[in-house]
Amino acid sequence: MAPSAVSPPSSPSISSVPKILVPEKVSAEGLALLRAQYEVDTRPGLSADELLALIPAYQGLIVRSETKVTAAVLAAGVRLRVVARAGVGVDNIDVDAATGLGVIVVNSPSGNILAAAEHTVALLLATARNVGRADASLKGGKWERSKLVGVEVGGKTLGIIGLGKVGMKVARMAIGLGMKVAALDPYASPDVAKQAGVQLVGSLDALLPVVDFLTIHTPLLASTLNLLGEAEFRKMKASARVLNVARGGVYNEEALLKALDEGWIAGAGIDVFTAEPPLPDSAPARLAAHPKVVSTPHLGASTVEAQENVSMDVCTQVLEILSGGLPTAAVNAPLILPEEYRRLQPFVRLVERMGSLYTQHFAGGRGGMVGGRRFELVYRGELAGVGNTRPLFAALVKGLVSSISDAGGRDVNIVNATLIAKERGIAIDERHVRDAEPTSTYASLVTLRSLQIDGSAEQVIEGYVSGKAIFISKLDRFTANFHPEGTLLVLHNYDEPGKIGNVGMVLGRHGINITFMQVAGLNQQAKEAAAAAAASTVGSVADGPVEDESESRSVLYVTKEALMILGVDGEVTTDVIDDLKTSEGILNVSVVKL
Ligand SMILES: NC(=O)C1=CN([C@@H]2O[C@H](COP(=O)(O)OP(=O)(O)OC[C@H]3O[C@@H](n4cnc5c(N)ncnc54)[C@H](O)[C@@H]3O)[C@@H](O)[C@H]2O)C=CC1
Ligand SMILES: O=C(O)C(=O)COP(=O)(O)O
Repeated sequence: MAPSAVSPPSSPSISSVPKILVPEKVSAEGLALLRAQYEVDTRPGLSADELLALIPAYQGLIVRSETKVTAAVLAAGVRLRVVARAGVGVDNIDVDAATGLGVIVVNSPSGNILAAAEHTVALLLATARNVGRADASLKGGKWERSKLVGVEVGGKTLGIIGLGKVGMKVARMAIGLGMKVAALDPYASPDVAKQAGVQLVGSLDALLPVVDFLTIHTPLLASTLNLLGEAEFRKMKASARVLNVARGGVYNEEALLKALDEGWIAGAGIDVFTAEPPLPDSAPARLAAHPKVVSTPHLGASTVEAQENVSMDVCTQVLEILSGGLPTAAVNAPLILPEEYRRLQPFVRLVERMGSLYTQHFAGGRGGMVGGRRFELVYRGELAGVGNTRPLFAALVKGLVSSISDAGGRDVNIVNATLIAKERGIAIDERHVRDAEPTSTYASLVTLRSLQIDGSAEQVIEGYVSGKAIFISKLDRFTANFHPEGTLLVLHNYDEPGKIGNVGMVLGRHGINITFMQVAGLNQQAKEAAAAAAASTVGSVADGPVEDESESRSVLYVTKEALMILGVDGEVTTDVIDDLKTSEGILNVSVVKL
């Protein structure tokens, strides 16, 4: 399609139904799941420029190996929440850039591994028996039996580099063909290898001279790029054949061409290339055309079954993510089981609101007061037994930074929370306290403390969950019990008669409706501390009016402080706040939008 046929970047068509772009051939089974709820646009053959132009309108992107999901594509995808790879390898996706932007990358870790393993065996036998050349020769009208004598694989040694999911399947199939298998994989389990009858070796030097066939099944990483070059091919038997159904570039293509041309090795079966399709006359093109090479155009995963599997795998995850759930195979997010996540959901909401309350109430919405701070999140009761609290960590970061105007416009989630916290200098320690406090009546209690350099608590917010409802039970020194929801006015005041009426009048004058109201008194500890402080200054403690005006004021201030927490409807302008601040007995006012 010509670039002019797509919308320009500035005016992508935006609809209210979330949209998913599929620029490659992905099986219809999975896409049908998505079509029930979302607009799915299949646009095979989209150019890089067209992708850049279209991506701003999409929440989801589903690709295979052809689409390059670059940092530029991700940055342009302002609505993107998920990039799904309908397959295994994610080397065509800039996963780091996605992580930074909070975009979840998912894949199908095992949907096509049988297909890839079987294709490897197909190439193994095809290279051993010259199947490709024989087919072409016969189709060309020739009958070349003596030129096309092959070798057997039974009894021979197959070397496998990368004994992961595909590598292990290939190993089992090769053993089934009567081959001996030696493998190199620094991360493979020796026990699993032994049980499968695979001999693990410690280095390429130990592997290369002994193998008759070599196959690689590692991902393409900086550490596996050009893993085999001239020096390595020279160490192999002249009769050896090499296979690649992993990624182009693990064998250096120029070196492989030289090894074939100069007879250092006997042949190759290659499914993947550094450029797909190869440019004319390039190394991958010469490799594909080489008479000693059986080549296929990246067909490892191209079976009907594998394509249905990977499509179902990734589409299910896209559905889950776009409806607020978690994926089962995220490449850039921690693994959290769905039931675990559901259990944490109310706490996720609670902790996010606590973070937001902190920033708006204590830090006055000023990012500078949140950045560079240390926080402690303490989980008590049942929550203390939850192993994976990553969603709570992310919720706190999100809450702390979301009301700050310079939050960078990024959605904070479990994918990028650590990065964003690090960028802002926010340190969060999580503590699990297994014994609920003796006085606690809650099944689980969460405490957020902002810490001084010496580790002492500066401000405290405490909350709990009852059923699915969330409550704040402590705001600094005050005992409260309110839903952290909607627009709240938090007024620090002297707890004297008439305050509520005054506040009600000010808000009424400004046409602001009060939806609920609560007076949060000093907690017992604070009362005792205040009383002790007051006693040491004025020598007496008073709860009610005191005779001496000057002394009574300071006593009242410390023993009769309270927070008035109001839920309000209507816009709280600076005029309203100024009016409230100048009301008698009001010490401070903060507006919190949750
Ligand atoms: N041609 C095709 O159509 C297909 C290609 N693939 C490719 O196959 C690759 C492997 O897939 P899986 O087996 O599912 O992945 P996997 O993650 O299960 O296994 C990869 C293995 O490579 C090992 N490894 C990593 N670096 C290594 C190194 N330097 N030396 C030795 N071993 C190393 C790892 O420890 C791991 O065991 C994928 O990354 C993908 O690129 C996968 C499916 C289809
Ligand atoms: O899953 C993989 O890693 C593959 O290489 C398969 O690629 P494909 O989806 O067939 O473009």
